[in-house]
Amino acid sequence: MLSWLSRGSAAEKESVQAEEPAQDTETAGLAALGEPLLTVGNVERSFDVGSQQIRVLKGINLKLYPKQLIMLRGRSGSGKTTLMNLMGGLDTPTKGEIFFKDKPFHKWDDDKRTEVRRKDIGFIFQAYALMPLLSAYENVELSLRMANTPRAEWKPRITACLDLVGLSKRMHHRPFELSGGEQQRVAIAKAIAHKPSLLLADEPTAELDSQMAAQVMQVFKEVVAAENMTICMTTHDPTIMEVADHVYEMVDGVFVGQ
Ligand SMILES: Nc1ncnc2c1ncn2[C@@H]1O[C@H](COP(=O)(O)OP(=O)(O)OP(=O)(O)O)[C@@H](O)[C@H]1O
Repeated sequence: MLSWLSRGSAAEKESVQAEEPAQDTETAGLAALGEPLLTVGNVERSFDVGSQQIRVLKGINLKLYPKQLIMLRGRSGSGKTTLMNLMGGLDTPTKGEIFFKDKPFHKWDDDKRTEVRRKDIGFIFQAYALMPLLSAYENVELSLRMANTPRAEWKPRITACLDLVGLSKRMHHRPFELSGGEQQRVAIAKAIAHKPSLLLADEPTAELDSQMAAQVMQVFKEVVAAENMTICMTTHDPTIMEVADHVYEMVDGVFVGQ
């Protein structure tokens, strides 16, 4: 629209601007967000179960921009986890496109997607996925090893991440010596240690009481601000949704009310 405007006469510009102020505001708003980090275009995902094909995602469009906190809500079975798996390059769509930065995940094989994932995407799942015999410090160290981060950077980065999630004093505790909320905060430190651009979190507060869930959300807000990261998470909790930059509602494999 902006390029079209620059070709029109002054009168045309005035009338278009008068008629479409909302669209201009929207265009300016999108420009301020910068280049999308992740683009999901007309994505469909079906699964073959026996002789039947189940259509789980039925045409999803979504753009994530840098430094956003985005939430997906929807009933159990609506397709949220299926979409998160596609966004994180764990799975590929049946139809449609997924670009992470300029990388076409929908065309790439698992090895190429895994490489990007290890370096530039972090995951947090409902169950904390911590190694039970390793301390908080060693759990975070593990993700730096996986990302091939130079060893000299480990200690300052691990310390900074555990500090960010408020667990400096617990860094030598093993998971069973920590509360559920503390374990989830270690999982966050582990997921962000390698400085991914995108953090995907599937129901990260589902197992936590409301106070611990609020702590985790506070940490997420700090991560977005301090680490230049975009977080996309699923949740059922309406109180949590208040802190989101945008909430997508999924019903039966499509977004509604956008
Ligand atoms: N690999 C698979 N094979 C067959 N069906 C699948 C597969 N993965 C997901 N499904 C089906 O897709 C639908 C959506 O599942 P999904 O896990 O994405 O939902 P969800 O919105 O994340 O639910 P919840 O909130 O309970 O986690 C479900 O009916 C599920 O059974």
